[in-house]
Amino acid sequence: MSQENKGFFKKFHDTINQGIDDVTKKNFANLECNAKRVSYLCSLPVVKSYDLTVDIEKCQAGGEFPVKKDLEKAKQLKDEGNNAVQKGDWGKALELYSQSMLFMPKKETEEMSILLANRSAALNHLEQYEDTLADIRRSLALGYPRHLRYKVYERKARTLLVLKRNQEAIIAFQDTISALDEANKLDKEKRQKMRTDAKLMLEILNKGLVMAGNPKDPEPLKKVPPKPKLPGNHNKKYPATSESVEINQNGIRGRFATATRDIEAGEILLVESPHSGALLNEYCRTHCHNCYVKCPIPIPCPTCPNVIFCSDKCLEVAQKTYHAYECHILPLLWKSGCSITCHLAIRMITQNKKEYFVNINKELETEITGPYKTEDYKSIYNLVAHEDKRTKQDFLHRTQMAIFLLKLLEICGYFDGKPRDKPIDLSQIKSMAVDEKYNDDISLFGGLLLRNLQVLQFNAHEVFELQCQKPKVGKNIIKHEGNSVFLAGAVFPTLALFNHSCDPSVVRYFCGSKIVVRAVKNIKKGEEIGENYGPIFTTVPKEKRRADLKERYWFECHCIPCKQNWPLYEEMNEKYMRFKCDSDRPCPNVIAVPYDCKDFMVQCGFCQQYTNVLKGLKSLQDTDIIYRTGRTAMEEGKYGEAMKKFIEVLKLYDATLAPPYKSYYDCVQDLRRCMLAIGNYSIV
Ligand SMILES: C[S@@+](CC[C@H](N)C(=O)[O-])C[C@H]1O[C@@H](n2cnc3c(N)ncnc32)[C@H](O)[C@@H]1O
Repeated sequence: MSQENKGFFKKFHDTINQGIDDVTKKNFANLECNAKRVSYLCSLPVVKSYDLTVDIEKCQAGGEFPVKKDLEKAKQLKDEGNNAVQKGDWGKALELYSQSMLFMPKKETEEMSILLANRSAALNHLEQYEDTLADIRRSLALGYPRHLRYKVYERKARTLLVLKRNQEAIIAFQDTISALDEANKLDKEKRQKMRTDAKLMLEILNKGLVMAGNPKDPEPLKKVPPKPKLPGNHNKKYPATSESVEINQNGIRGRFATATRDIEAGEILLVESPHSGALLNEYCRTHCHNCYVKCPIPIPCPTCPNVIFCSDKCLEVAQKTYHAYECHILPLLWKSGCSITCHLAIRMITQNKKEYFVNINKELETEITGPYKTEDYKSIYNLVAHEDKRTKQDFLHRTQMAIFLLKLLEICGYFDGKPRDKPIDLSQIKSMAVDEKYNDDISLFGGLLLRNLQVLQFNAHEVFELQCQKPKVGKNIIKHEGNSVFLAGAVFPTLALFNHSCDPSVVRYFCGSKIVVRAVKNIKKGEEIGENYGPIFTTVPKEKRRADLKERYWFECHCIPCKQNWPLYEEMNEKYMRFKCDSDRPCPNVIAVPYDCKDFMVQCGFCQQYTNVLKGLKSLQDTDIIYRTGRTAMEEGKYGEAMKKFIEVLKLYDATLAPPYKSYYDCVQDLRRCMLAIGNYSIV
């Protein structure tokens, strides 16, 4: 998640590194807490004299992320949209009107209302009726010109008719007739014709309703994203998980998740909203800034030209919290070249008011006694940060990032509790160091930002979307063949307590911004529930896996495949079957039985008891057919059906055989693909 080599942050970083001598470095290395590290660096002449205005000026010069709305550009895009309408290209018109809205200045309410009305016409032609109504509602709320209102009321009435909401349609036709009185620019004849048509419609509708006994309108269709649910009860201390999961702890591995009972493949184990998340800037014009879903009908931020939302609700959440502060600093943050981790680190602050942190600061390091809440900053603050293993260079680098983020907090008005309502004014900003009048804030928020950066290094997750090509006409959507695309970074406090395994027992996918974790294997009571941080034993050799994990997450992996040297998928031996020892005493041994073995009973070399191989083989004889039925269902896009078959196969396998073997991992892999396919995906 790092890209600090691009943008001006690199210049700041180099300036500081070259500008501090060995004594200063030593003094810095001796500091024992994050707050002191940031305050100290902030007070150095090299930071105070770093002129940020040059960098800001470059950002304001335009380019990919403009700093303000642009009426000219908005009008030009609107004209292009109107041209697309002339050509009957309603899809293009929709796109162009949406782009135009992004650049329309907030004060141009009438222009915006016209754009919304125009977009509603495009949506109506594209048969997106609920969205048509939503844009008409927004257009009227913004004061769509009175002399034109007959148009949107009539469109509304006809849209409602398609949706069979006749009672509402009657009101809309009545509104059309009233609005025609104000349509002073409309040709007299046309006006008369529209009035007659609307009256006729009213007559027909009223008669129809009386004959049908005045039925109620159907409920509006709501676009609700699928709501994943935990089955049964949830864990009382960790409500994001099911009660089949508990969090344990030991001195070497820290906290990790285990099963409180036998868990079946397919069970949902965790559903969690992010404590914080931040969208990558390359998706700022295509995906919702708040929940990361794709937005074909965007609602732009009213004050900046860079972000869009999927709904009024997402816009409201963002505007009332983090985006109020971030609105005018986003171009600076994005053009700095800082990684998504930096954006997340500042988002963890901007989403709450200053008072929230001032109030909880003293108790941040005390134990969490009640339920572990996703929105509670304390649960994030206490995630693994490996502060004791950090080098002074690491601290210095991250402290520089914290200083830049701290400066952004000052610029956006966070310390004064007054969100900036205009683009950045250069005359107010000089140095990279925050003004000394904010010394208390430098210490508090500098310390928190530095902690956030450390925590996120080990605990952030990538939010991804599965993208698949539009299916050819007449073909099924084969969603499981999509590409996984990294959209955003996010931190999920409960999921962050799961340790890594090179043979993970879960798969994770997204429903909007919510993460869902599901068992992809049968897990025995007391067994660890392993997440995967990247390398998987079937595809990555042990030495490489361990080296990657050490470098990226700072631990030695001792999962079973690492400890027992399990082979890569390609190297799994297909001449033997790995029978579980069937002894009446529990025995952990695995007996390798050749496929051509003629014996009915084989002796375990560990407990000396005999295992009935024939009985085992009999129980497995249908697995091939069941697996193939599952594969066919999967290819046809019937994921629920396919999953049932794969789960059945895994049950049969687990009763007799012990992994690793190829057919087991084929089945796990297919189950995983089905789960991903029913999660978050979009068609490109
Ligand atoms: C996302 S956290 C996982 C939860 C963490 N154990 C805790 O106590 O909060 C990642 C950190 O957990 C530890 N960890 C994760 N998987 C591990 C494993 N398989 N063996 C040992 N430590 C592991 C490492 O310290 C790693 O940096």
